[in-house]
Amino acid sequence: MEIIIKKGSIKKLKSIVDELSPYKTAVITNTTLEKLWLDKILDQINAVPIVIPDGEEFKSLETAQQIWKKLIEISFTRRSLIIGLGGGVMTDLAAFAASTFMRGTYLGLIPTTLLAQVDAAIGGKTGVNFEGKNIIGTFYLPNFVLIDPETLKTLPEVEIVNGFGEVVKYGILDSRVYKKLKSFRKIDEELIRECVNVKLRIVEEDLRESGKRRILNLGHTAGHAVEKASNYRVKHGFAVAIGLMASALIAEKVNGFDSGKVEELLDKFSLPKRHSFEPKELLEAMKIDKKAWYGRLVFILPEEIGKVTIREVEEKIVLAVLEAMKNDSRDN
Ligand SMILES: NC(=O)c1ccc[n+]([C@@H]2O[C@H](COP(=O)([O-])OP(=O)(O)OC[C@H]3O[C@@H](n4cnc5c(N)ncnc54)[C@H](O)[C@@H]3O)[C@@H](O)[C@H]2O)c1
Ligand SMILES: O=C(O)C(=O)C[C@@H](O)[C@H](O)[C@H](O)COP(=O)(O)O
Ligand SMILES: [Zn+2]
Repeated sequence: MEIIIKKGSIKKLKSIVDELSPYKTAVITNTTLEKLWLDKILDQINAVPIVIPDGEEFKSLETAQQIWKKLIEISFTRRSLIIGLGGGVMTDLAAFAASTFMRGTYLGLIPTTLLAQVDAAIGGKTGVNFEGKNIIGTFYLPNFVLIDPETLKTLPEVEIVNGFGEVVKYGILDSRVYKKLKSFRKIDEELIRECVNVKLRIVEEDLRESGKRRILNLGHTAGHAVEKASNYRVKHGFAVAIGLMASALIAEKVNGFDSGKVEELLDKFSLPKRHSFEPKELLEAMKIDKKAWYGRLVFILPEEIGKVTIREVEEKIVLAVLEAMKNDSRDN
């Protein structure tokens, strides 16, 4: 798997594709990226665009089915290439389609949000939502990931902030990233590379999430519940931020962690720390989370910056924290 992180690298796509020499190429993207970045690809290579409406609600089995149908229509084979162009929704969906169609086609990802560049396009998790977040999915590594920070120039500010939800997660998992965030000035290749490297080191050890990889789910126990309860109106990175606050507060009760360290980073990057949902509803959503063990609640908890543990947490502790984090305003 080749990962390129370089300004302007989108212009080098042709040489990467030529090397792979696919029978056919399809670009899976959405209506927003179609207007902004698709031409940069079609100018270089011969490819069939498959354009999906924009939104997390289209990360679904129904959309995957439409993609599979289209691939049959254009006589796609296992030796053909799917390129996923867009944010995490497109990279998760394109990778899912590639991994399942004829048991696997070539796959290349061009992530265009901060969140997808530091996280979603890295590490081979693919998926669609079904009853809960990413309930149907596979592990499937792409042939290449092309990260061009230039693509972030068209990204709305709110999506940059959203991406920092996962960047702050890396800051809690890794003290080097934490230090970088404390003195943060601007997004550059180095910040993206640091985050990607943290993830790669973990995924290389445990691709299929049988152990260590579970720590990448820091903030996601409550985060996924918030996404589901909001019917996916709360963006993934914002939901993770709320989940990071929940983990930090639970950790404070369980192991004495200083939750102020997480709060400080969330504030610095204008990320949310509160939610507006019924704590009991969130609790129920958490019970079908992939980490839940026979309905019991499992959290990744920080012990200190750079060190986390995975543990079951009593329902009453989780409820107390979710109650304390409940917002009275309507901004969630
Ligand atoms: N597979 C993984 O390991 C992994 C990791 C983290 C998150 N995810 C998934 O990623 C998804 C969230 O990804 P996201 O935050 O990128 O959301 P997204 O894909 O919905 O993108 C956010 C918005 O930005 C737009 N956009 C994308 N690139 C743009 C650009 N360059 N210029 C202008 N607009 C642009 C999109 O069209 C969309 O409206 C969730 O479904 C989450 O579950 C997966
Ligand atoms: O790559 C991983 O492993 C992660 O957990 C990264 C998360 O940021 C990402 O949201 C992932 O999709 C969550 O996976 P899930 O299997 O818990 O849905
Ligand atoms: Zn995530």
